[in-house]
Amino acid sequence: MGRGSPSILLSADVTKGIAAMRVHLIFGFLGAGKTTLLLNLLRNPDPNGPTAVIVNEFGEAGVDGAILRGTHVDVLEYASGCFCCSLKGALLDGLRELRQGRLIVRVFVEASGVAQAEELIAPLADGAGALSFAVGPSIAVFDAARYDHLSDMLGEFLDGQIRHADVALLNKIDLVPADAAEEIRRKIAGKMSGRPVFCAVRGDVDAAFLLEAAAGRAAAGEKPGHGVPAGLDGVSSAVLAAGSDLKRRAVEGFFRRLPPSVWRAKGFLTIEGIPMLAQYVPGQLELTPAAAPDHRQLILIGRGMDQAAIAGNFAETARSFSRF
Ligand SMILES: Nc1nc2c(ncn2[C@@H]2O[C@H](COP(=O)(O)OP(=O)(O)OP(=O)(O)O)[C@@H](O)[C@H]2O)c(=O)[nH]1
Repeated sequence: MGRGSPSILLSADVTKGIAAMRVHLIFGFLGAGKTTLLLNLLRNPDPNGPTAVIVNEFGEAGVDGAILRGTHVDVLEYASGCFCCSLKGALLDGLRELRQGRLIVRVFVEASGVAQAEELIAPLADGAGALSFAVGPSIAVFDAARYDHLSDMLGEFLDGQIRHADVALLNKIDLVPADAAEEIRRKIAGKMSGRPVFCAVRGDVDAAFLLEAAAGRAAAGEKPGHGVPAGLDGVSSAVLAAGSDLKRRAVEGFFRRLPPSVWRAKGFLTIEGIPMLAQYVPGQLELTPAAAPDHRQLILIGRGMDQAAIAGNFAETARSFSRF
């Protein structure tokens, strides 16, 4: 995963007569802030040439793709599965497609929030030679407000992300006191073997700084440990159709009442006549006006979700609008 690679691409290298393409994986658990970071990394065009994004969503319908399409880059979106299991092979297909198109110099791959880092890195490393691209630095994003809880709940899954990252980003530090953020940063740094850990609010870090710092460590030959991949068995997704106009208070109540089995929800809703992007991570709900695709739906991801009960609550939320 780029650990033996010389450095980040700062000018258009030429390999076998073709400009080199560099692939950065962005991984992190559901809702950690991967898309938010990506939007920040894409804020300024890369002077070396065109950038593209490949985004993978575990849920049945892509929300991140719709968000990222507002940027200046090509976006390939794969939903309904994970590059590390049911969509194995799709990642290399996507990279092949980009390689055959215009001369893309950089690709950010946003993994699904339940992807196992090691399962992504191995096929990428295998495909790099044949498709003439370089891998890394890769970035792992962590949610400061949920790090301890997720570390207890997911254990090795999170540690695997730390081991396989060239750089870690402790995001959402605005949601915790400064000393708590520093303590978590130290915990992650303790597992990073000298690779850098940055803190951020809404992924707001300088792209060149982030990637160059990581490339420096990668070039220094840091090696990740090898761990046993931890499964996220039983994770499932569900879609709730949300065609009708909804009352904001009812929507907020619906999210407040979601059980702990729901780990993530997002989608486009119409709330009091306004198209909105709904983003839910346990303990955090954001409803923001957004240019929305035609379909209004909410994607839920979790483990052991009682889909009938949740759908019933959502139907009640929809009905409540007509009563006001
Ligand atoms: N308060 C706060 N919220 C944040 C921060 N970064 C992201 N968010 C919010 O957290 C939610 C999830 O962010 P995303 O960037 O969509 O997370 P993700 O990792 O791409 O999510 P998945 O693709 O579903 O795994 C959104 O509502 C973001 O606006 C942050 O630093 N602080």
